Amino acid sequence: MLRIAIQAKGRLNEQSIELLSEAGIRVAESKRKLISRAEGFPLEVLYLRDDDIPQAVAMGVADVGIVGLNEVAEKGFTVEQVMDLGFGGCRISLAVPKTTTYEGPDFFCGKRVATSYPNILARYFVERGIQAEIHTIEGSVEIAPAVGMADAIFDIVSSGGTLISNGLTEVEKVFFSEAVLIACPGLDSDKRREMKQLTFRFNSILDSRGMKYVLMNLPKERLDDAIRILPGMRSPTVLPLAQEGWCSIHAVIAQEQLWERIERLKEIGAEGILILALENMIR
Ligand SMILES: Nc1ncnc2c1ncn2[C@@H]1O[C@H](COP(=O)(O)OP(=O)(O)OP(=O)(O)O)[C@@H](O)[C@H]1O
Ligand SMILES: O=P(O)(O)OC[C@H]1O[C@H](OP(=O)(O)OP(=O)(O)O)[C@H](O)[C@@H]1O
Ligand SMILES: [Mg+2]
Repeated sequence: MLRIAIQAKGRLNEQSIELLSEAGIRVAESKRKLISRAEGFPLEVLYLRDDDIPQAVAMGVADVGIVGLNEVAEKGFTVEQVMDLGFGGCRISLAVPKTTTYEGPDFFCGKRVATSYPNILARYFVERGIQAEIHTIEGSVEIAPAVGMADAIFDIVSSGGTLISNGLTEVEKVFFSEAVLIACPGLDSDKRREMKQLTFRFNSILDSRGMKYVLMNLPKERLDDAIRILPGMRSPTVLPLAQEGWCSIHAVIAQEQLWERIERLKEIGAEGILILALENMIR
């Protein structure tokens, strides 16, 4: 049985559970019981602090884990990075008080920078030959300049709202992160097979995100025009209608192309257009 580590509570917890659920795997949401058996897949779930997930997976305490790439890079344990999971997107950036004049990374020479990501920051400074004082704090990093603890900060940014609320300006975007699936490098062949089953399900869910299933009726004589407009995994599906001279077309269209394609299809005579959500897509 495969063992997966997910965040016990916090930003990645809900979406990790949701991804497993979309993959047909039901896991307990209980925050008190820190290990539980999933239903729908031979899987045991460990609920951990996100900081501890890279080490748990590197040691083989868990076979796989869902965690932010930022924690993987910060902790530096050797794990296999299996796939991006399409949620928890954020960046780690350097920010300075908005009244500060900033003309480039040399600004940080000799400055004090507060962060919860000292290793990623140290690597960035070493690559640029910058000598700065890194102060590690666990949370509420954005408060550090205002209370005189630091000249700048290096922390997670998503909307940028926290920086603005604390009078800070983002000056360097250093590291881009999202939730990833990681694995223990030494998985045996049985566990590797189970992990492949899991990633197959995850991939089919991610592939279907932002895709719509579209059905419409069309005069048969316009079929060639419709095929030019519609993409398809191979080509659109065409079915005859009971009414002579008409057919039904089915295709999968990416959300961002949807309305432009629909307009062109209407122009060539498409009617009775149905747009359905797509749950899974297996290429
Ligand atoms: N504002 C944000 N937007 C998007 N993703 C974020 C944001 N903040 C954090 N993340 C991602 O979610 C992960 C978990 O964030 P969270 O704030 O829950 O961490 P934490 O407080 O360290 O939790 P834990 O108690 O598990 O140690 C981060 O490591 C990062 O990958
Ligand atoms: O750019 P924004 O959208 O404002 O997000 C950035 C904030 O989100 C995270 O904190 P979180 O809210 O998870 O609280 P925490 O500091 O307790 O981890 C992160 O540490 C930033 O402070
Ligand atoms: Mg943490």
